[in-house]
Order: sequence, then structure tokens, then C-alpha cells
Amino acid sequence: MTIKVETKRYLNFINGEWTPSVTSEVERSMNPADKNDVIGLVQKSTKEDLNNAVKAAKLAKDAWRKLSASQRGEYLYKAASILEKRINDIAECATREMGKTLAESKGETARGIAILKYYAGEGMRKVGDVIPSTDPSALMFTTRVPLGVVGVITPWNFPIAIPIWKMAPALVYGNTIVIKPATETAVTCAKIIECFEEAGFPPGVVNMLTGPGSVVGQGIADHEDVNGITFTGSNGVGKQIGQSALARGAKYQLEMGGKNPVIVAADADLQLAVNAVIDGAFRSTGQKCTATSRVIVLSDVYQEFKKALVEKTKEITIGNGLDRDTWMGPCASEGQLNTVLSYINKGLEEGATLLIGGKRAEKGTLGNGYYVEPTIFENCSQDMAIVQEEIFGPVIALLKAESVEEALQIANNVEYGLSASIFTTNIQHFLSFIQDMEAGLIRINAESAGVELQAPFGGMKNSSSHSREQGEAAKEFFTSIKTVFVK
Ligand SMILES: NC(=O)C1=CN([C@@H]2O[C@H](COP(=O)(O)OP(=O)(O)OC[C@H]3O[C@@H](n4cnc5c(N)ncnc54)[C@H](O)[C@@H]3O)[C@@H](O)[C@H]2O)C=CC1
Ligand SMILES: O=C(O)CCC(=O)C(=O)O
Repeated sequence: MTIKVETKRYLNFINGEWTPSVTSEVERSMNPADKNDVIGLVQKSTKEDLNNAVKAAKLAKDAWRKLSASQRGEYLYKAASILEKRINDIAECATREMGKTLAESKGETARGIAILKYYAGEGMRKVGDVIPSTDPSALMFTTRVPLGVVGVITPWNFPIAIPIWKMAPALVYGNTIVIKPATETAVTCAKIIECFEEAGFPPGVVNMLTGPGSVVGQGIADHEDVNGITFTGSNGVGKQIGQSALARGAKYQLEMGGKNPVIVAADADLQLAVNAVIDGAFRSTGQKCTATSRVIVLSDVYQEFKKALVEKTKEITIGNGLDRDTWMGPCASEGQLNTVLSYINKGLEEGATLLIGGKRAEKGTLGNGYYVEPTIFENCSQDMAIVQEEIFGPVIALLKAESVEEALQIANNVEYGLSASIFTTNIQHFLSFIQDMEAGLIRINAESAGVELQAPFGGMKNSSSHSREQGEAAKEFFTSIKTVFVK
């Protein structure tokens, strides 16, 4: 007898109800570690579904805005405590949907809980300033108001933290939201929204719908009743969203790519630098916008550093993120694997020397998934695609410099400016790095990835729309300032 196991269908969440798409069409969310594993069926929504979600958010916005911020914060505290109870289920789902290790997914869920609590507390903090007026009998101060309906468009690489770090501040500052997660991790998002549902948010305050980016995502960017859009993802899509928002006068915030450098100075603690480069470049299979992708090493220590880096890379165990011994999981999708392999080929064609890795990993059950070996190139020149373009995979380009000044010039010679690290024990080197490095996150003797929820996060140059997320910086995007003059 064969037992048929039905794949669970996940619905959209609109106006407080789990709702199928008007077309009833669904898409599959697949496990990149095992292409036979379907995690769930998610709605392939249309513009009509989006209109319903935006309508609900618009209807809910005035009542939500009129609550006190601390009352709104209470809902976030409740969502945090429900998420805390479901941490294992949600972390496991994230690992099955996008491949990162279970330890990383649990860490990310714990971070989501902390973000919810942080913004819940924000409901009790100040929103404005008293500014002296030139008129002695007047009182002048600033206050803040929400934008209204905020569209949230999120990627698959941090399927828990990114939706939460956008939704939590949007909500506590008084906006209602419509979120469209990446289809690759739509089930994880639905499980997060279940926590919000159980926390009792009024209908229409939180809405989620899944579907193609070109339909639902672009629809959010174009919708006249969406007052603000917050996006994380690729540069091409981000710029298109920015242009659509600008054309109709909506506020927007874009977090996009990185090509993050690590400089290893001659006076660095080399073991510390090797460990940080391994973590920064290969954790989450290199699929972080803050991942290390260029390592610029001073020539005096180049050979020693390279040897230690390659030796340490050999220790990496590749496998299913749910297995305890796995250090690095698969790429998040077949498309992502193909992108990484095509960049590796470009590196070879352009004349870089492959030191380790470079192939799809297919031994045994790995053949069922989208695994790639951790890869390091040397003899890279600055104009190569692997040195200039975001790969979003476990690939390092090693470059050599004769001085810290030259290393800085190389580090800045890309279109991106998200995150950058230097390993040095020399105070002058790190002071000039802080001054001269064109990046939104400057890290000294620490890996390039690693974001703290209470601090501003965002990039320079083509990495962002020059706005910042997280910490108090979120207030700048999710509210508008009103200057009040009273006489
Ligand atoms: N900065 C980051 O954290 C991320 C960067 N990326 C980069 O993007 C590359 C491609 O990954 P994708 O998942 O395809 O990223 P993407 O930028 O296509 O997707 C991100 C989000 O935008 C939505 N989207 C797609 N097309 C849209 C459109 N025309 N209008 C509005 N929304 C749209 C997607 O459905 C998803 O929710 C990666 O290789 C990586 O280089 C991807 C994910 C995150
Ligand atoms: O490094 C992190 O924790 C966040 C990185 C990020 O936002 C991203 O990769 O999209």
C-alpha cells in the first residue's frame, strides 16, 4: 500500500483571513538540499489579490495610527513570545526552504525575536524635539506621523530577520503593511505571519501575499495607495522599484548588493583573519549582502595567509543544513547555483588561478541538491567579473597589495559600498580605514558580515538608496516629521 502525503497549501493573509488567490493557482516551495522535497504550495497571486490586500491595509490604517505607540508595541511583544515558542519549527522550515544550517536559522529566529522586542520598546521612546522659536511667546516642536500603507518586498537569504526588521518598525510607528516575501521562502514567511495573527493584530494591519515579483512586487511599487516601499534584494530590481516609487511620489528604501572587501595588513593576527574570512565568505553559502568576496592581503604576509586560508577551507563540511555535521549548506536554488558556477567559469576564462573548489559538489546524496564547493581564486585583476560583480555564493577573490593605501584603493574600486573589514593591530591603519573606506559598515578585526539590530544598517554607492534600516534609523524611513508651531 502506498501512503499519499498531501503537500500543505499556504494561503495569503488578507484582512485577518487566510485567503486563496483569486486564480487558485499555486507554486511549489522546494528544498535546495533535496530537489524531491516539496515544503509547501504557495499562492501565485495576481494584481487583484494585491488590490484586496492594499484595500484592507488602507481601511485599517487610521484606527491603527490612532492607537498609542506603546499599545502597538504590546502586539509586537505578543508576536515575539509566540515566535519564541515556535523557534524550532520556524528555523527548521527556513533551513528546508533556503538551505542554511539549522544553527544559523535558529540564530536568525532568535534575532527576529530580539528585533520584535526592541521595536516593541520603541513604542515608549521619544518621537520629537522641542526647538527654540525666534518668537518668545511660541512653542515649536517636531512630531512624527506614519506613512500609511507600507509595501514590504523581501528576499530569501534572511527569510526571518529581514521581514521582521522591516515589519516591526513599520508597525510600531503606526503603518499598516502588505508584505510580499520571496517565493523561495514563502512558507517561512507564512509561519511568521501566523505568529502575528495569533498575537491578535486587528484585521488589515498585517497582510501577506505571495507570487511573482514581476506581478505582485512591481504591483506594490506601482500601487497608488501604497505610501512607502521597503525592499531588499538585487540591484536591478531595487532600481526599478525606486524609479516606479519616485514616479508617483512614494517614499522608498532599497538595500541591495555588496562586493565586500577584507584587508589583511602585515601586522594582522593572521589566524583571526583566516577564521573571519572563512566565516564571512562561506557561512550561509556566501549568500549574504555583507558576505566577504574580496580579500586584499599585504604582500609581506600573502603566502602565509593564503596557505592557512586554503588549509582551513579544506575542513569545511558540505551537506544538508539539517545535519548536525554540516558546516555549509547548498545554494538556495538551482538558479543561484548556476549563477555561482557561471561566475567560477568567468574567473577561469579571465585568467584567475583556482586555488581550491570550483565545482558543483555531487558526491552521494549531494547530487540531489544545489551544492557548490567553497572556492578561492588568486592572481585576480581588478577588472575581472569575479572582482567587480556580486556573486552571492561561496567564492573568494584573493588580491595582493604592497601597502595599506594601495589595499584601500583596491577596496574602494567597485560600484558597491556595503560592508568592509580590516585586520590590523596598527592604530593608524584602522583610523585611515574608518576615514577612507567607502562603506556603510566598517569592521575592524571582525568579519564583514554581522549586523546588530540596534545599530543603523545600510550601504553607500550602489548598495542602497542611502537610507538606513534597523535601530533608531528605521524611524527616519517609516515616519514623516511634522514641525509644529504653537502660539
Ligand atoms: N542584497 C541582498 O540581500 C540580496 C541580494 N540578492 C541578489 O540578487 C540576485 C538574484 O536573487 P533574486 O532572488 O532573484 O533577487 P530579486 O531582487 O529578484 O528578489 C528580491 C525580491 O524582489 C521581488 N521581485 C523580483 N522582481 C521584482 C520586480 N520586478 N518588482 C518588484 N519586486 C520584484 C522578488 O520576488 C523577491 O521578493 C542574487 O544572486 C543576489 O546577487 C538576492 C537576495 C538578497
Ligand atoms: O549580515 C547580516 O546579518 C544581514 C545581511 C543582509 O541584510 C543581507 O544579506 O541581505
